[in-house]
Amino acid sequence: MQATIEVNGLRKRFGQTTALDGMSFTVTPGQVTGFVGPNGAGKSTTMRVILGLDAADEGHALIGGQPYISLRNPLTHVGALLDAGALQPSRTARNHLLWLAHSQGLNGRRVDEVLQQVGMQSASRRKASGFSLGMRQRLGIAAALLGDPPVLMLDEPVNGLDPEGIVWMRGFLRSLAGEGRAVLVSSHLMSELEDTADRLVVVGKGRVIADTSVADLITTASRGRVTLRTAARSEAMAVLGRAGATMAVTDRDTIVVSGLPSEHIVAVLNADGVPFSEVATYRVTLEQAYMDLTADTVEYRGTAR
Ligand SMILES: Nc1ncnc2c1ncn2[C@@H]1O[C@H](COP(=O)(O)OP(=O)(O)OP(=O)(O)O)[C@@H](O)[C@H]1O
Repeated sequence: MQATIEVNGLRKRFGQTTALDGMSFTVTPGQVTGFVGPNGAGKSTTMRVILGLDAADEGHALIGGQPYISLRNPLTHVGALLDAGALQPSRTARNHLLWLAHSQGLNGRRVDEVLQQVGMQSASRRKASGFSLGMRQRLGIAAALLGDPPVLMLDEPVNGLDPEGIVWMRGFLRSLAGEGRAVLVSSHLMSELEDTADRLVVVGKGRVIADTSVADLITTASRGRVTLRTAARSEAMAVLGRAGATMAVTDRDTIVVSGLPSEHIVAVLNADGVPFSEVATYRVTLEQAYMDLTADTVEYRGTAR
């Protein structure tokens, strides 16, 4: 089976609310694809449609070329973590996984392997009712891995993890992609995906607004700007302004220059004898790039008082 998810032209309304408005993207093997967008952008609905839990009004979603509903032994094709809270409180972690394995016709021997993979061996005989959200997330991921699927889909898996858990999760997702799996991970926080995702599918108002590699997104959002560090800020701004640049001051000795390439900036400053200590390519953070992209698509924005 191909390790892919294909989402094509999904539309879905809930009453007056348009949750999906032509959502289309592909998740390829061997990569972590971040699925990001503000609250209400349609990420969970898309995942639910992919898993056949919600029906789309239009469009289709395929896993390894097939709709979820036609997959035999679906857990061996796709593992998903949608709601880590969905646990029977009186069951131990191990029994939860055994129950799931047996109900899906999978070999119970996988249970101890996946518990070890997610670092939960020592808690395997504890009841789920006493688990923190972070432990529930780990258990949910163990469940997703039970069928050793080539495709994984995780909705906000970092939610509730402590800093050590977040670092673990990043490495874990990378290793799953390194094994050739297609990994789709949703988040409404770009910072969570900064060191994890290879590609980003950025969504807003039910559709894709960018589908790009992380590196390309940062380059595009940085818009060829240049950071100039100089103790002679006023003189530098005057000569660069005459040369056609536009500028923003970021701190006492730093200017972000738009409209002139760095070689030209250096030439202009040298020609007028303006001293400077650094001219460098300006790089936005992934968070800033994301804020730029989604500025018009936030469903609820707090109002400053
Ligand atoms: N069962 C439902 N009934 C009514 N409206 C729904 C339902 N599920 C989702 N919606 C609405 O559809 C839109 C998309 O919601 P969805 O949960 O898919 O977004 P999301 O990107 O996952 O958001 P979040 O980051 O908050 O989880 C929202 O406006 C939401 O209120």
